[in-house]
Amino acid sequence: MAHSCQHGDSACSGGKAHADKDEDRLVHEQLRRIGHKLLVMSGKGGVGKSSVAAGLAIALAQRGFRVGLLDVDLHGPSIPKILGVQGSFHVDDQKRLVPHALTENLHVVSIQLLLDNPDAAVIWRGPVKHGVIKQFIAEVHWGDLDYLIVDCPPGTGDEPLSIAQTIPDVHAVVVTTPQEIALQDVRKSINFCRRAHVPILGLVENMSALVCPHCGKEVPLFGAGGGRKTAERMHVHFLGNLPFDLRVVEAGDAGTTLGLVQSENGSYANALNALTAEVIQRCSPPADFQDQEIRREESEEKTAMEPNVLRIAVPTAEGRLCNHFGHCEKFVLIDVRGSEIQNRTEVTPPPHEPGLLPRWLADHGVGMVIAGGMGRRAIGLFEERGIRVLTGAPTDDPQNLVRRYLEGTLECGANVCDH
Ligand SMILES: Nc1ncnc2c1ncn2[C@@H]1O[C@H](COP(=O)(O)OP(=O)(O)OP(=O)(O)O)[C@@H](O)[C@H]1O
Repeated sequence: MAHSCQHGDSACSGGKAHADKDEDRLVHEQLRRIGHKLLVMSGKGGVGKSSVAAGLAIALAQRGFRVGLLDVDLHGPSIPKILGVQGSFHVDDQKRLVPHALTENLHVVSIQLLLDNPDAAVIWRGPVKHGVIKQFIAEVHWGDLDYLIVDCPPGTGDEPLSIAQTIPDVHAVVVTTPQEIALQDVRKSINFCRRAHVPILGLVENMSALVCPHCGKEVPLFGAGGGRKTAERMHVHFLGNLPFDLRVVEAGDAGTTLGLVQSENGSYANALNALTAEVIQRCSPPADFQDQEIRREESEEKTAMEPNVLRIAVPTAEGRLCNHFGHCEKFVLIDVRGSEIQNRTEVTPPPHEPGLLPRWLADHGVGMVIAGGMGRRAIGLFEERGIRVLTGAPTDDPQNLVRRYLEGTLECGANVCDH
């Protein structure tokens, strides 16, 4: 997947900068062709994150969606094992990797398939990992996808951060088990998403209860209801739970998860179907990415946004970005689909009142704010609603700012107001 500078070789002094720009452009072009991007993460290892990512990908593909499954668990990739995928990749005429086609509409990429020796340990530092993850987006022939599911290693390290930075509109699916120790770590994942401005699609509780194969009675192996309670407490949507099923272990070990999900109609498959339906519903329209309580409160007032359209709000005074977010004259609302600006409107905010603007902008269907300065409390209120905030943007015409943001050339300084 080596990438070369189109402007020349090492003699080109700007070679690295050109190559970086080319790669950013490629990432951008690829991402425009992908509808929904989901980052499957967990606070703790072994809670079944990869199994959930694989199960979800299969179930979505089974419903006719075009799905990409990207395994960026660089140190412990398990997707190929779970799915029984072997061999190496082909390269197309544009030197892009062709993902492994597990089914006609489910395509898989994992670092494991690039290693000459499957038992080799990957020893990379953060910047190298970041580069590889970007290449997995830029230099893989993903084509048009409805969903890209990214399986990350457990925790809040380099990989989820790189995904958050590389895929601006990614949403997180956080997986946990009901044990207190897993729930403690999942709270860290939720806080990570809030800090990294990754909206959370919802929480999945895996291995909820063992369904006894003899009497059908549910045995709560790791406690009961902890995932739902944590979701409620952290104001995150609860997507559903999956039971503990020994066939998941067997299928994972044998590489037959595809067959298990496609053919079974027991309690695991039923729960996975319900989870998939919930994910689909939450992914469309995007304005639905709101915390449960807030959604309940505001459901009647909200502006319904078209699927795949992101509405970006910029506070302005005299037609340019205004550094005083809470005291701006107007908000310019710019609707973006992929990398195209589609519409621009202006709205006058209500008189300043602490905490009012995040809710008011949410009512207007806003999914992102580009601001100069903003207080920490307001940032927190936006994040609670799954609205991404970019601060430290320069004073400029709002449309220019959005265009530069879409091109990846918007440079932001410090938040000029962080009280
Ligand atoms: N619902 C389930 N019922 C029974 N076993 C499960 C279930 N989900 C996952 N498992 C099993 O638990 C083990 C860990 O699952 P998996 O590899 O998906 O977890 P992970 O969170 O991705 O782990 P890692 O820490 O390696 O990233 C596997 O043996 C898998 O088959």
